Amino acid sequence: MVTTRRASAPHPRSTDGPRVVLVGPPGAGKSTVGAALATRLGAELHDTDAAIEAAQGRSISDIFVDDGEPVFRALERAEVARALAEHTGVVAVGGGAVMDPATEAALDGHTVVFLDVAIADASKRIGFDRSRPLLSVNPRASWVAMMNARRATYERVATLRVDTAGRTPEDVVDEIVARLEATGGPDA
Ligand SMILES: Nc1ncnc2c1ncn2[C@@H]1O[C@H](COP(=O)(O)OP(=O)(O)O)[C@@H](O)[C@H]1O
Ligand SMILES: O=C(O)C1=C[C@@H](OP(=O)(O)O)[C@@H](O)[C@H](O)C1
Ligand SMILES: [Mg+2]
Repeated sequence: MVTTRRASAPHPRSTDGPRVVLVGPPGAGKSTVGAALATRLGAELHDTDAAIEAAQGRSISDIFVDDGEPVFRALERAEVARALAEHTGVVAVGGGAVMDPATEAALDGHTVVFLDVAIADASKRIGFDRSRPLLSVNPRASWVAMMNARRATYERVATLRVDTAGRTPEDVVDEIVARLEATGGPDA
């Protein structure tokens, strides 16, 4: 039995926060499902990794190489906080963002969907190229260790968990929309 927290009720649908936040490990489909979900909701996707890359003018991978992970995490913390405060559509965050205590606290009260996936599907999807620096060495074992360390946090911050294994992004969007509507969301 997976325990996910409830969104504060009534969820503060507002003009100053996202309708849905997507969390989960690399390869869960946050960026891809996020784009399809935003289209379905008539909203915009804000992908925090893409925003960091645009603001920095360099790739996530280059930020890790040039400055190291702590600098990336500080940029990520600030970018997620900004997105939660300012963005009104769908927000997809990087897989490690929720491990920051300030970010976990900032997610409280938001509608947060944990896109779940196991290594079999994740490895097929992302192919473990160099775009994800934390997975550049021994990628499958690193992904499994990362997921083991993070799963409890994903479950704790989420108001909804959706299993994406063997399902297309559109199928995943269908389930998210149906389940959020059943629980009075997504802040419609
Ligand atoms: N449900 C899915 N089924 C098959 N492929 C998927 C699915 N979701 C995402 N993908 C593919 O997997 C890759 C990683 O997806 P992405 O959205 O970048 O994941 P994340 O942002 O969670 O790391 C992309 O090539 C994407 O097209
Ligand atoms: O899991 C992680 O720590 C990371 C996941 C990546 O995003 P995706 O989850 O979108 O791949 C990106 O933020 C960075 O490479 C670190
Ligand atoms: Mg992504």
